[in-house]
Amino acid sequence: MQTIALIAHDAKKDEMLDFVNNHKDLLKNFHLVATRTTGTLINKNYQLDVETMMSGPLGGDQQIGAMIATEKVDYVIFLRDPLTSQPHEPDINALLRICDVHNIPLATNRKSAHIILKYVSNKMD
Ligand SMILES: O=C(CO)COP(=O)(O)O
Repeated sequence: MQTIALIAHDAKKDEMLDFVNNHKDLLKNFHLVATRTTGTLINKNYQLDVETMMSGPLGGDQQIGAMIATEKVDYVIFLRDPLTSQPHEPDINALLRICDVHNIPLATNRKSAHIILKYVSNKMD
């Protein structure tokens, strides 16, 4: 089973929940992993079994980065907030970088996330 990482900054959490709601039938077919707050919110709102890491500022981005480095993540959807500075900016940059190192498709906004899931669903037909 392939793995999708789902991560959202606070200003994007509602958008992530809405996105997951719109794609939950497809997402059910994947192992889902998320940073703590994002994953907890998804688990609370929908019948999805998201594995949660630490919260982003406490090292969750790095944990997901390590999963990418060890080829345990296939796609990353990271709805990041481009308008607010984050205390863990170096971790965020490292996560984005490691996706490029390992050629992992990465969506940082809702439209590109939608395109990734469209691609994934076509591959499953
Ligand atoms: O900060 C984050 C990503 O950089 C997200 O972490 P949370 O899902 O715990 O809010």
